[in-house]
Amino acid sequence: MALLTPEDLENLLDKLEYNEKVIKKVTGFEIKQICEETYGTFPDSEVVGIVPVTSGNGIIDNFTASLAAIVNHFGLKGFVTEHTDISGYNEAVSRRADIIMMADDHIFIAHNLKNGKISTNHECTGIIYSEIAARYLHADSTDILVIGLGRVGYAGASHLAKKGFNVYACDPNIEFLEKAVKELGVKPYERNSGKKFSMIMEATPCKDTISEGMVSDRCLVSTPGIPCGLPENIGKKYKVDMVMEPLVIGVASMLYSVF
Ligand SMILES: NC(=O)C1=CN([C@@H]2O[C@H](COP(=O)(O)OP(=O)(O)OC[C@H]3O[C@@H](n4cnc5c(N)ncnc54)[C@H](O)[C@@H]3O)[C@@H](O)[C@H]2O)C=CC1
Ligand SMILES: N[C@@H](CCCCNC(=O)[C@H]1CCC=N1)C(=O)O
Ligand SMILES: [Mg+2]
Repeated sequence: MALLTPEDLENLLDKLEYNEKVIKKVTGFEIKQICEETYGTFPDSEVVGIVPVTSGNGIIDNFTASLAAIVNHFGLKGFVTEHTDISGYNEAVSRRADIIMMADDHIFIAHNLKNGKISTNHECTGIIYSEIAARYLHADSTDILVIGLGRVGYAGASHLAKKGFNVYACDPNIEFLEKAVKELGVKPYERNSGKKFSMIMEATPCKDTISEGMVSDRCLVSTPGIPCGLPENIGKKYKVDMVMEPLVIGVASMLYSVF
């Protein structure tokens, strides 16, 4: 399980500001608009209770503080409970939280106690990053490549397939690839096929997963993957725009998915 590190969380809102500019440039939309249109929802001054969880690898420095900053950035009232785990959950409810956010090493959820909606970070991250890729203003077709079909990538491929995009995918895990072919109708991408893409969604925990043969001369790489899948030289050699951010965009997607 690829866990965030405290350094991933440094300068979070600076990274967000930079990526919001890129998103506006390459899609014409603000991230809030994309979230509103993707889920058909909008914020209504919900109170968000954020509960630190000590299980497994334990507390990640600045993780819950980052969530509070993100919630406030999107105009909601967020608080981190003083207590952790079950005591923290109890505290959040008694402090009238509408939405609870908390994460162990496996699942990071947002649960709206008022309407019962619940969402996970993996699914919401896959949806929002594939939606950003799909809105590329310079796309040369509806062909889109998804690299990595794990918890995030599969959700992204599923979202794109439902929207009618021509989804190609690659993953060394044959089972995941076969599942995506069978259930989503994606086409396996052969690396040496010579097929190039103007939209790529990368969701792997590996670096340099994007090779020269994949990118059209104008291309948007939309990647939640940590570390970065796009090699520096390729990003420079071709006009590649990239949206890559470690937490905030995925969390915004979680919030909108439960409003
Ligand atoms: N930026 C954000 O907001 C978030 C980022 N993440 C990051 O996204 C990445 C993916 O997360 P998960 O889907 O949970 O991981 P996962 O482990 O469930 O799936 C990763 C998939 O990538 C595949 N893969 C590995 N190397 C590959 C390659 N060279 N080409 C194609 N596929 C390859 C693996 O076989 C696996 O199926 C991780 O780095 C995680 O830290 C996860 C959640 C939020
Ligand atoms: N239990 C810890 C939080 C653990 C979060 C682990 N999950 C990740 O790192 C996921 C979330 C987005 C990307 N990876 C705490 O409460 O401080
Ligand atoms: Mg993100």
